[in-house]
Amino acid sequence: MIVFPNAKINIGLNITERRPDGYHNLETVFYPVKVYDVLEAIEADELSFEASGLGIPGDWHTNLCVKAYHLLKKDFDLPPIAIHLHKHIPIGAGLGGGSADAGFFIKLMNEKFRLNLTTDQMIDYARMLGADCAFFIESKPVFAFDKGDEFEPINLDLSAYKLALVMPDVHISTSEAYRGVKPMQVDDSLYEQVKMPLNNWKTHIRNDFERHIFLDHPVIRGVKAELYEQGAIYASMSGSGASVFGIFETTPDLERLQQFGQLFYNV
Ligand SMILES: C[C@](O)(CO)[C@H](O)COP(=O)(O)OP(=O)(O)OC[C@H]1O[C@@H](n2ccc(N)nc2=O)[C@H](O)[C@@H]1O
Ligand SMILES: Nc1ncnc2c1ncn2[C@@H]1O[C@H](COP(=O)(O)OP(=O)(O)OP(=O)(O)O)[C@@H](O)[C@H]1O
Repeated sequence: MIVFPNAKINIGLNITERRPDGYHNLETVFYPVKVYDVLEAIEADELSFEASGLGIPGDWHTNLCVKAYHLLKKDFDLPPIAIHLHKHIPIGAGLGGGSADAGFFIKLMNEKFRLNLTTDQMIDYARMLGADCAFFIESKPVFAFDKGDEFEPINLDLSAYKLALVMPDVHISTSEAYRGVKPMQVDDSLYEQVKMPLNNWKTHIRNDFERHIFLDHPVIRGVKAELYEQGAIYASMSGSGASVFGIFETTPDLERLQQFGQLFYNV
């Protein structure tokens, strides 16, 4: 069976407090985008993992798909499988690529081996693998809070706009990004802010990682500035970076944007 895990962007990201478990409480809006990996699992004589496409750092035993397999195997009598992952979603991008693979892997296992898991049960398994993973079980626009793994559905449809996503040649580790952040409570919840007309987002909706990541990597600030220069209604770094997206009403200069990194357009 083959599935196509998609990436996400974060529209707004307020990091409100450090938790006793070392994680942070936050609020964000997750929005799915049309950038995909390809993930296949077939029954085999022994468990194996093979990857193609972009290089994935780390040993295959630490891959989130393999971790998800072992997690489910604790509770279900799963046969050995051969996993193949074709990696296309940039890594260290704030696009949740690894988390998407984990979430989609759980859905794949549920369907292939008829585990009869409900959506909520799959979300519970996913959040054991990483904060972002839970979103990918449904992969629909949501307001997320707590560790980023509790959700409130929202009505947000950006399909009338053009989305440009630029990945500069910088890769950011998520835990390192969190270490540089000073949590701060918010006066106005993102849940309300995101209901405002898009023209107001620029002055109200922020990503708390930007301040220190832009200081360490001015090139990322440059990408955001260029997206606004090209007429974006709203532009922001996604998650902990390094990718930056712009929402447009008219087509930006794509050739120029490509000079800033890998470009995904109309995603
Ligand atoms: C930056 C975001 O992508 C925004 O959506 C997520 O918050 C990151 O989620 P993720 O990559 O799934 O994160 P995990 O794999 O669970 O955790 C990686 C590291 O990020 C930090 N982390 C993550 C989520 C969170 N709410 N607080 C944190 O402090 C922790 O140091 C943790 O060790
Ligand atoms: N299937 C996978 N795909 C990519 N990375 C994986 C995967 N499984 C484990 N990893 C590990 O996760 C790390 C980063 O993953 P990912 O691409 O999700 O980060 P990111 O782009 O910062 O996303 P985010 O912070 O939004 O979750 C990689 O360095 C790699 O070691």
